[in-house]
Amino acid sequence: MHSLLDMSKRKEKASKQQDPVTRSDMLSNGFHGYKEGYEKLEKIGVTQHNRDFFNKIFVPVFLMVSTPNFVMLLWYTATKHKGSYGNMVHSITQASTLDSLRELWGDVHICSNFALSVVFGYCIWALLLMKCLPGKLVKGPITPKGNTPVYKDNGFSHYVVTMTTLFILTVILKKYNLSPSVVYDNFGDILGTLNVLSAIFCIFLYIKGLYSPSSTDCGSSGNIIFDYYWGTELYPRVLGFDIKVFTNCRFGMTIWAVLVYIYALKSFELHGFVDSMIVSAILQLAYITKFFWWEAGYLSTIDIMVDRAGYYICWGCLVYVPSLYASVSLYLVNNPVYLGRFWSTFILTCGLLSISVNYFADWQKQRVRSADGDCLIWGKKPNIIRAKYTLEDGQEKESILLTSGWWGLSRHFHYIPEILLALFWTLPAGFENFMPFSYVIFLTILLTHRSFRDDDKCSSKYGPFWMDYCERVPHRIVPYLF
Ligand SMILES: NC(=O)C1=CN([C@@H]2O[C@H](COP(=O)(O)OP(=O)(O)OC[C@H]3O[C@@H](n4cnc5c(N)ncnc54)[C@H](OP(=O)(O)O)[C@@H]3O)[C@@H](O)[C@H]2O)C=CC1
Ligand SMILES: CC(C)CCC[C@@H](C)[C@H]1CC[C@H]2C3=CC=C4C[C@@H](O)CC[C@]4(C)[C@H]3CC[C@]12C
Repeated sequence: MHSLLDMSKRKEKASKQQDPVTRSDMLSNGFHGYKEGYEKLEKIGVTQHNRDFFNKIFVPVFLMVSTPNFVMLLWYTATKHKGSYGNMVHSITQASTLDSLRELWGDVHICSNFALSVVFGYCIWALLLMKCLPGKLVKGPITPKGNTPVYKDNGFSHYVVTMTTLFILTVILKKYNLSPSVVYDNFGDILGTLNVLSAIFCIFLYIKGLYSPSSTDCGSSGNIIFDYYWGTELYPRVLGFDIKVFTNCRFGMTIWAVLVYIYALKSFELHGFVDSMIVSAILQLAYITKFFWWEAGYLSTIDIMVDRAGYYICWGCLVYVPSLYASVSLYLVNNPVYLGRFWSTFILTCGLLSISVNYFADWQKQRVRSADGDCLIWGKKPNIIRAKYTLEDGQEKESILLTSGWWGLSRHFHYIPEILLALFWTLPAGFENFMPFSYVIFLTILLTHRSFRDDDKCSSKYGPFWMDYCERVPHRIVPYLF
């Protein structure tokens, strides 16, 4: 209990001593742990300088070098090695590192006319919809600098219009013996192009944040590598378009859905009806539909409120989501599995149940806040904490922490159905290869890390009120265990 208090005091001190950017980096805490963690490190002789080097240079450089290659490897394994990492590694290790990289990137036509038309064509489409589709204006939560971003809530209609148009396009193209599955055939070129263009886009965001920021939630940490990786602005806007809403929702999440549809279409063209592909696609599309239905809720998560627009979140949503998140469907195109009626129904039911639990957990949190605690959670009056917090300019605010319902089981119970769901849409791929499990493994690591980041963020924000919540709900994710 004391350590949490010490930590909030330390961060308070930091806010007074350091420039605001350093402080918001501490709050953003992509790589900051609890005080005990620091103490352990100090005991084994790891100094602040070493930690900064590890967190602000080593990890970003490692991720920025490995992830572009990893997404290409994923595509290469699925399409050229029937989804077997073993075969892919065997083929790549036959040659020198340079030749392996050449083999990986060599066949890919970066910025081919087709790839450029697909990428820019889709961006123009999504931006037009973002501008033209009607939607209520919703306020995001207040930022540490006291800004309240306003968003147009038209994500769900964007998603419905896009998917419906894709379906109509499929029917029209069929008349001319064409198919949107041409995207699958050229996906290597598209992914290579996205990889390069997104990295350039992040340079633009880095410079924009430094010289022409859209709000006061911006600044530099003094380290160019970390700034490029983490971003220099919390919510940049260009020509009135919110960049993170575009990259995370209108690009990443939508392209994921589009690809799941296209891979299912390709599988149908190659093998006819394959139940595993359909079960996996239904679960992924149901999840993405749920995401867009709840998009306004997403705007209050750490992705939007804490993570700046840099390589991590923007490149991640532009490239990593379309490749890794849709990878089970990509795998199934060349590896059809026949589940039969029993397993199809079983997996579908479990998957849909997981989506509902995850959705209702997010919903309970929002509901209790919008009703100011005056609502029923699981049929009872909710247990809540009225938590006070202070903005950087000293203004006092209050928020509600729900301590019953799903939020009374553990502090991030909703991550369990999120992971289970990913497992349910992976199981149809069977156990022949490890590759389709890449996403669910990544997700488990991401969410475990995120539960630490979020606890850290909330203890900084709410101090003793968060400690009270931790005492009432002691477990982080798995009740009674973790
Ligand atoms: N597939 C993927 O890659 C990922 C999916 N997700 C999913 O996205 C959704 C959002 O997850 P995530 O962004 O992690 O955010 P959470 O839903 O865990 O919300 C975290 C925020 O909610 C507020 N909060 C925390 N505890 C409580 C409580 N008891 N009562 C009320 N408010 C509380 C705090 O914000 P405040 O400052 O407002 O108090 C906290 O920062 C989930 O469904 C999750 O499963 C998340 C990450 C990755
Ligand atoms: C090393 C980097 C390339 C890693 C990039 C990670 C990001 C792409 C992902 C980090 C958090 C992810 C998300 C958070 C919450 C979400 C809500 C959920 O309902 C749908 C998925 C998502 C938008 C998800 C998307 C990928 C991340 C931004």
